[in-house]
Amino acid sequence: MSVAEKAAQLRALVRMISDSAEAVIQEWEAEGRTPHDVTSVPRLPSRELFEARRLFVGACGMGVDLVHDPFTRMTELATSFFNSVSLRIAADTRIADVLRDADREKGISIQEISRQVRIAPEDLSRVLRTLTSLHIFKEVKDDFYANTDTSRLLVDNEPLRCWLLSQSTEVFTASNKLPDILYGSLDKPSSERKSGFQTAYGNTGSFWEWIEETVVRSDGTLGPRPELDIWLNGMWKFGLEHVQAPAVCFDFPWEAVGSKTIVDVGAGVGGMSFELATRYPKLQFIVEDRPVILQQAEAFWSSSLPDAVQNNRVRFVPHDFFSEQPIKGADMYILRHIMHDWADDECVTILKSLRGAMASESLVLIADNVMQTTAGSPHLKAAPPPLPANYGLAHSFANLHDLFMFVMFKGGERTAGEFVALAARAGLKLTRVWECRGLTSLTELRRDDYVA
Ligand SMILES: C[S@@+](CC[C@H](N)C(=O)[O-])C[C@H]1O[C@@H](n2cnc3c(N)ncnc32)[C@H](O)[C@@H]1O
Repeated sequence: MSVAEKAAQLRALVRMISDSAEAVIQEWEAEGRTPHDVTSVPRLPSRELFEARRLFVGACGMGVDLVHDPFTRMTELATSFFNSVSLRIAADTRIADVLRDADREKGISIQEISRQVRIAPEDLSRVLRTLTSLHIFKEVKDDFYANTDTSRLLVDNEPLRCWLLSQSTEVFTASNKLPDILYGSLDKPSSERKSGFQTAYGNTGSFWEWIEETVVRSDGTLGPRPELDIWLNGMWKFGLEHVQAPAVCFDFPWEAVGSKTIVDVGAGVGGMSFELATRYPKLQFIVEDRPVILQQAEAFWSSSLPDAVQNNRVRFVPHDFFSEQPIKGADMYILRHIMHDWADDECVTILKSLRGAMASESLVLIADNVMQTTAGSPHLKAAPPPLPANYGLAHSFANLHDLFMFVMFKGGERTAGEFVALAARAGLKLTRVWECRGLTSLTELRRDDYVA
């Protein structure tokens, strides 16, 4: 790029940062006037805030690439695993809780933090200073630390703590095997390839089989792996609820679905149906999963939404989604966080079984991340120039989550184009992607002979 081109790009990015920052401030002020009711719905950004945030983050990321010394930037990236491991140590030793009552201006001394977390002060300050440069904790004066707004989120927040730990322990270890599982994979059929988790832990079964194993615990008793609690707490109480999927219940015209029947395939215990049932009282549900999960599902619904069970608004049908779909001609079949668990061939089998059951007007909604690339897709909104179509840095979590699914489960997230190809193999077609405010969107599929 010429100097003139670089200057034009930088000026455009700075304008974008300035405009989007003003939009963010307006949204903060609007939120201040109508504070969020934490008891009602999950905190979702307004459409305006969601868009302004991703413009701001994308423009900052691209600006850093443009302005920063490129050798330093690449070296920072190559060593950024230290950021991850520092955050893990902070979460593990509950440093945010130690700082809970610290005065914002005075902080707490490194000696006092060290005494509470049992790490030598000179070593601990290395970790803390790594995080303070990332605005997680603040060194208010030499060797005195306090929480920032970001680190304060960890105070007394066991689900968030577990979420961070799950990402930075087993997933971190598995990620280190990414080169091993990729190199040579061209010459191996996918059925013979191992996951990063299996390679790292010398395991042939799935991650979920491993984590549910009974082991001898540190106190000599037999019991579930201690990691199980961390995963259940982090994944179910924080990850799904806050990070991945709340928007899918809001960014689709569910009201218009009226009193139709939704078949939730591989629903889990509460699943998406439960969230929809509590918000849209006319919808009817058929909850499908493996028998062992359905027992838990029935117990959960009976205690959490007993009317729905008593009135048959929800029914429970044991079903293996690789076999023939027993509910024929339903209005809608939903698959939340199912497809990203499986490789293409298995996904095609799941979709074919739905295709066999669908009526001409039925639709399938896949609730999963829809990956956007820097080149863009006709199915997804593109960022304005000079940002890449996927908003660059603002898309980073989607890419990291794709790699997470890949190294842990041999699954992965898909682009809209990849969903088009999967659908075609199953006799379906992609009719629309409902872009939602968050990592998970809704991909709508219809029979390939459907005419609008
Ligand atoms: C990641 S969870 C998603 C659960 C739910 N859809 C949600 O969004 O909360 C995957 C679900 O697929 C179910 N599952 C796995 N294999 C299955 C199979 N062969 N047939 C039906 N369900 C299956 C699991 O029991 C689990 O509930």
